Amino acid sequence: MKALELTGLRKSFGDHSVLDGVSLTVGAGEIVSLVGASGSGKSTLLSLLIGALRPDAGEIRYEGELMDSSARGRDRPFAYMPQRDVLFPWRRILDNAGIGLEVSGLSRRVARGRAKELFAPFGLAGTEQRYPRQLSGGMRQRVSFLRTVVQGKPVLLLDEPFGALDAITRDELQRWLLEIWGVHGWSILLITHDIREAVRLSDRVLVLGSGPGLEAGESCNAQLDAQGPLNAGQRIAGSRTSVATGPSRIAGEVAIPRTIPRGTEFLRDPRVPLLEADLHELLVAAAGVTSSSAHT
Ligand SMILES: Nc1ncnc2c1ncn2[C@@H]1O[C@H](COP(=O)(O)OP(=O)(O)OP(=O)(O)O)[C@@H](O)[C@H]1O
Repeated sequence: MKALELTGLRKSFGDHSVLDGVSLTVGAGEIVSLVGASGSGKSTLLSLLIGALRPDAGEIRYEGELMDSSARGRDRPFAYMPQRDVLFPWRRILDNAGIGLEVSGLSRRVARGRAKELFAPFGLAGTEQRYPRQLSGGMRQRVSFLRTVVQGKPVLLLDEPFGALDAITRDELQRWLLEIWGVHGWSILLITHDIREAVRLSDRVLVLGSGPGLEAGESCNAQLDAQGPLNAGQRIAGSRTSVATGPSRIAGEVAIPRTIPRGTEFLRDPRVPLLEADLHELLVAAAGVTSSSAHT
């Protein structure tokens, strides 16, 4: 079952074509990351999904149902977490956490009650009456995440949720995200600039860029032996992208074997650096930069 299905999305700003035929899917309960060079259109794609922008062409479907392009974001089954922590400094943490529910029409009391239920499982118990400035960056991101998921939407759109955090906090939050995702099972489309984060968190990583694109459903390493280390010859068979500049679409895909441990042992798995190298090559090619180390 496809939770999210985008087909042939196009978007231009004036005569600047940014997205040209972006097609992708996110399966139910799947985490799919989207990587791409700065300016390749990742945030634009999320804006189309949440209804902040209208596509020039293409379709957005949830569980097969076509999203009306005039529907407002709050009427769609997608919850969006922006790049920056946008907590209101004058609101207490509990009120910040419930604000999405208030905007959707619930009273502040009901919104607070719903949000409060998630404070303990999200490791935020005791912070309810504090102000954002009294929390660490990692804790504020947890609050932003709580505010996103408390809306009860089945698909989460996360725009570089951990980009501004130091490496140790990011590592902690990645593990935390995987734990709570294991409980809740959201379908997630995650934008990140961090290749390691993409490999660690995702079932599949998609590369947005101006390469020629893959056939629908084709995966660079779909033939990987999920148990064993990667065979260099297999790694990116069929994944070479020609170098091109211009509007973006999905220029490559790397499937991440679920047998890779996601916890503290993640970095010790010999497949991880190989997957990162594959992704790096795809990213470089899709960005229109020649990669001297590309496989033949
Ligand atoms: N509202 C807008 N009006 C005109 N141009 C825009 C608008 N929004 C985005 N763009 C342009 O679209 C292109 C893609 O921008 P976008 O922010 O989607 O890229 P991105 O991949 O998210 O970049 P980054 O990784 O740096 O956040 C850029 O050239 C940007 O200048």
